[in-house]
Amino acid sequence: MLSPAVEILHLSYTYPTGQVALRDICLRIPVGEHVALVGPNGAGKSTLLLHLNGLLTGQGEVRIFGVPLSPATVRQIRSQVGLVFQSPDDQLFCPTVFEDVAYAPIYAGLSPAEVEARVRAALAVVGMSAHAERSPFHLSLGEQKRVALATVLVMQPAILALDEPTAGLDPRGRRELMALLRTLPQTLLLATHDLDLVRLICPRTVVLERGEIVADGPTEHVLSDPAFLEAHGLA
Ligand SMILES: Nc1ncnc2c1ncn2[C@@H]1O[C@H](COP(=O)(O)OP(=O)(O)OP(=O)(O)O)[C@@H](O)[C@H]1O
Repeated sequence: MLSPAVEILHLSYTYPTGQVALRDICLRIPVGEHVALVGPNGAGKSTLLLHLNGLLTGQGEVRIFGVPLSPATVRQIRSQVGLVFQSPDDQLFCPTVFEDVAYAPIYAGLSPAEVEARVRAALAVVGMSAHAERSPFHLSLGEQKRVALATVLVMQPAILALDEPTAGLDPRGRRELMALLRTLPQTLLLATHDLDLVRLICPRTVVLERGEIVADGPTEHVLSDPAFLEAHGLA
């Protein structure tokens, strides 16, 4: 049987401050599925995403394509799971867009020709080809978010974990990014407060609250009950 892209088994995490962020999370995401992770502020969405490629390590197990995440496998798993942070400032730091997108493939030791080809392809996917020589810090937030996505797509990850991809965008930027995300073929776990985005691209929705999964099912069901949405801070 094909291993799921992501399997999380009884994962719990407490920050060093003592703040409990995840409690006994179990989640299975088959290959190719687009899953939304929703819930009120502080529910644990970002914390959960940070566990997918070992940036945080809690109690329990995370398996990527059946391989348990461990110090021995974390490097391989980071090449399979592309994590895009909420703030592009956490992802962009080079003088030009091209250099930011080229950073990971250069670091991975790819040939200059391969780096060039991959960067051009990733910038084309996110519609930023014309901006390769610009400073990322002179771009709009929407453009920065596209470049941040390109810095991850360039490594051709099979799984994408996106934290609040549409937060802070104006209506046009949001619409354009939604259209782009809709075309991505990867397995997708999307943490967001944007329920229109969820309805558009995620057939399945997981609701987190205070570190626990309180609902997991077809988006049309999970998001259809106004009383449930209100009770969980989603309305
Ligand atoms: N670095 C940290 N140190 C201590 N506690 C933290 C840290 N980061 C997050 N937390 C706490 O862990 C819990 C989960 O936070 P997390 O950022 O994962 O929630 P979230 O669902 O992503 O929230 P939001 O919708 O506001 O982005 C919260 O109680 C938060 O205050």
